[in-house]
Amino acid sequence: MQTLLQATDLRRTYGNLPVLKGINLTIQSGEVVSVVGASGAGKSTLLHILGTLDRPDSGELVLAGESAFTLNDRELARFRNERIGFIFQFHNLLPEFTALENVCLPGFIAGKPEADVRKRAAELLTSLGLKDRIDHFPSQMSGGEQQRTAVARALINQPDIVFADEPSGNLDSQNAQELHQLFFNLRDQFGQTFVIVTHNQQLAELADRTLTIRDGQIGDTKNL
Ligand SMILES: Nc1ncnc2c1ncn2[C@@H]1O[C@H](COP(=O)(O)OP(=O)(O)OP(=O)(O)O)[C@@H](O)[C@H]1O
Repeated sequence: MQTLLQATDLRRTYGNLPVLKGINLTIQSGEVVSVVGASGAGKSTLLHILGTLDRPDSGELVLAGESAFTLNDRELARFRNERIGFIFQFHNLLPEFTALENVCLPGFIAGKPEADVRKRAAELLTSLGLKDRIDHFPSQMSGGEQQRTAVARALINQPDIVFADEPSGNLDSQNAQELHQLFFNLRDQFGQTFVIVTHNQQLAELADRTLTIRDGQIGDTKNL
């Protein structure tokens, strides 16, 4: 397996609250890794830093061969758009755009040819069982359908890694189970790498590895 992400001594303090106190971790290509820990332990903080949405106070992140935090904000935004996908608890789809348009947006931002982006978006939505929802607006879709649309959006630029923050937190158990299965199918079919913050015990147990944040550091790592 190939190392896709290496984080070294990441530290982050909010005011005088130290949240991350020296995080070291490595993610291999094709892994599904879950991140767990008590409420307030710093899971979202870590995910945002690993996803380059936020910068640490100190520490290094090498992702897909790039030392991310040496990039300026503009370079980092471009890197993020092209190499990283995100799925959040609340899907964050734009209400005034259809499913297809929402999925296309990161592709358009990356400056890819419109016809290619539209074609890939339609293929992705179809493969995620949303062929009949392509022209629907988010308000016309169920929670599970909206979240699968968010998965398609995360995948449109063929990212090296997808970060998901409580992706099934807002779904009923049936939809949650289907979403979790989808992650593993994407990993098995395309080698897609996922890092998933979750309170869902079942998802944490299904993952290849579970990283536990405790006292600002990574505790146990469960290898299955
Ligand atoms: N922007 C911010 N400003 C100040 N404090 C913050 C900020 N973001 C997070 N915190 C604090 O940092 C700590 C870690 O927050 P974080 O959201 O990373 O935890 P979490 O493990 O994801 O929690 P949960 O499981 O409840 O979502 C918390 O004490 C939180 O109040």
